Order: sequence, then C-alpha cells, then structure tokens
Amino acid sequence: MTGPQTGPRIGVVTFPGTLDDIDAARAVRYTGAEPVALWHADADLRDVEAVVVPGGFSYGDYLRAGAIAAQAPVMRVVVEQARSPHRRLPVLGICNGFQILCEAGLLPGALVRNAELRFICRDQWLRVENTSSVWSTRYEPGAEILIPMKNAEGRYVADDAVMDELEGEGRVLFRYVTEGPQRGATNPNGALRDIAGICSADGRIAALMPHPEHAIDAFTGPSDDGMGIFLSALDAITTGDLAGAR
Ligand SMILES: NC(=O)CC[C@H](N)C(=O)O
Repeated sequence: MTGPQTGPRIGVVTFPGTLDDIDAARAVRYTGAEPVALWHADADLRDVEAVVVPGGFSYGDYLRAGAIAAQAPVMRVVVEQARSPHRRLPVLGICNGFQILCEAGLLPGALVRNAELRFICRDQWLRVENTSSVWSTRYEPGAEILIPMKNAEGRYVADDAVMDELEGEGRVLFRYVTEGPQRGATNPNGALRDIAGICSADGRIAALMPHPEHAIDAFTGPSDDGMGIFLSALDAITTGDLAGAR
C-alpha cells in the first residue's frame, strides 16, 4: 500500500492580528494542496511551493495597515524568495496581504482609506481582467465573480506612471464591476480605475482586496467563485509553469 497522497505544500502566513489564515488554509486544502502554517517570526519557509499572505489586522494595523508586517522576519524571506530568479516563489496577498505586499515593495502602489472613510463589509462583484497570471488561469476572460470584501483601507492608488505600466502590461487582475443590476456592482472605495487586484509583470505575485478564501463553496460564502484563484496556482505549480501563459 502506498502512503497518503499529498499535494504541493502551500504556506499560509499568520501575523499577530491575522484573521483569515484558517479560511485561506481551508481553501488551499480544498484544492488538494497541503497548507503549511508559517508564523510571522519564522525565517524558514519550509520548502513551500507558494505562499498566501491572508487578511486581517496584522499588528493591529498600527502605523498603516500592513506597514509593520512588511518588516516581519517571515516577509524578509518571502520577498527574497519571490524576487529570486532561481526560486521564483508564487505569492498571493489577500486584503491585509495586499497591503503587506505593497508595503514590502513586491507590488507597486498603496491601499489607502476608503473614499467614504468607513469600514466596508459586503459581497462584491469583480471582473476578471487577466486570465494568464499564475493565480487566474482558471477563469474565462471577462468573467464576473462574487466575492466578499471587508476592509477600511481598500482604495488602490498609484502614480500615473505606475498606472500606465499596470494597464500597459495587462497587470490589472480584477476590477470592481461598476454597472449592472446586481447588488454590489459599484466601485466601493474610490480605487483608481476600479482596481481590485493586480499582479507582477510575470503574473507570479498577485493580490486583491476582496476575499476569495471566503467564497469557496456556496454553503458558507456567496459563491464558490474564489476557488479559481487557488486552483490556478495549483495548476501552475503542478505543471511548473510559474510564469503563467505570459
Ligand atoms: N479584511 C482585511 O484584511 C482588512 C485589512 C485592513 N485591516 C483594513 O481594514 O483595511
């Protein structure tokens, strides 16, 4: 008899104040991969093949959301391995994770206070704009997906040069759907060009403000639309195509 079959190991980082690590780990497990718990003080990623930086209020959002977490020992290693041309670690940031990846310099721009200066919690429609990143190949181009969002600092901003680069290189992954009859079809927070998620030039490092890990089955979430993100990465890891189809 052979031993238990386990899929690729995918790290899920927990900082003091993280909330969504359990759900992110569950989403990873649903794909057939093995979630590996990484603690903020770890200086070793334990041979994981991708890392998810989940949502929450790391270090109480003191200073700015994500600013302190970006300096944590585990992030130093994540940044190093994400930038290494040999290691080419895929990384996904979700909400506070998006804030952390921007603060760490892995993705450009910043997340600032929502235009109405309120915490917003609701189900949100997104349009999938790029289906060739490591984290989005499972979607049809232009697909509209329903994902929960909950944040106070979700408004994506960047200077004009960065915006032009993101648009020119097709690095806008998800946009808020701003028209249509569905509830949640508006730009919730004033994000520039309705941007909800972006990726690196090679599509390996990605982040979004809404929470795909809360939309992995229609029983506990508004949809199972979030699974495509985790399944896309599993495909890329399994086939070794970590530059996506770009
Ligand atoms: N859900 C989250 O990850 C929240 C992120 C951050 N604490 C904010 O409010 O903007």
